[in-house]
Amino acid sequence: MAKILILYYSRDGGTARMAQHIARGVESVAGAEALLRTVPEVSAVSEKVADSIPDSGAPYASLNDLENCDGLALGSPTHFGNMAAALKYFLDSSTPLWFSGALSGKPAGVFTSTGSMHGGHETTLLSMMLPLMHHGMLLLSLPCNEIALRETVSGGTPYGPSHCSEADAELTEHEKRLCWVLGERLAKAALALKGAF
Ligand SMILES: Cc1cc2nc3c(=O)[nH]c(=O)nc-3n(C[C@H](O)[C@H](O)[C@H](O)COP(=O)(O)O)c2cc1C
Repeated sequence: MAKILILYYSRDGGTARMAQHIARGVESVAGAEALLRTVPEVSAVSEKVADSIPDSGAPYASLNDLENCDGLALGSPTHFGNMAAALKYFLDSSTPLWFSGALSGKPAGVFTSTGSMHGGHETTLLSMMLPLMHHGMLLLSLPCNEIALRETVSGGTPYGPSHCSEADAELTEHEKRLCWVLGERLAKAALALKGAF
């Protein structure tokens, strides 16, 4: 069994919807299981901290979830061309796993929901790759022979799936397909790489 952790932050639901489609791709592969986890908002010391379990949606991630996964899909909205602070904050707590090498050799992919077409899909995806590379993870692309990647007129990049949420648009069929493809590729890679590193 390969466990694929789909770890994301979503303020308005776009990234969360992408996560669901990635999970479907993961679970299309025999022997693979998707685990959906999110992270709380970052609060200033003067604010009330988040409850340890969210009122609705995916549970909050722990470092154990990261340590025990066989593959990782990491997702964030684009915030000023970058990953959102809440996700960065969680990743900055992962130094124990950096030192132990717990994520080294595991496959990973990234995804983002972005307000506008030219508002930073690729830069956000690249920003999420950086900490994963420091962890020694093996980054997966989307293949250019995938028709949805060639035909999309909204989100979707070789660096990972993206969604253009302009005017509250729903995910297009191409965007959904590319999320699914990332999930499927992660599951297959995790099964093939298990125990190899
Ligand atoms: C603080 C903040 C910064 C944002 N920065 C950008 C940006 O740089 N480019 C862009 O196109 N959209 C930007 N947006 C819009 C979000 O990327 C967009 O609404 C996205 O779909 C939200 O994802 P979510 O529904 O998962 O929260 C920003 C939104 C917020 C709240």
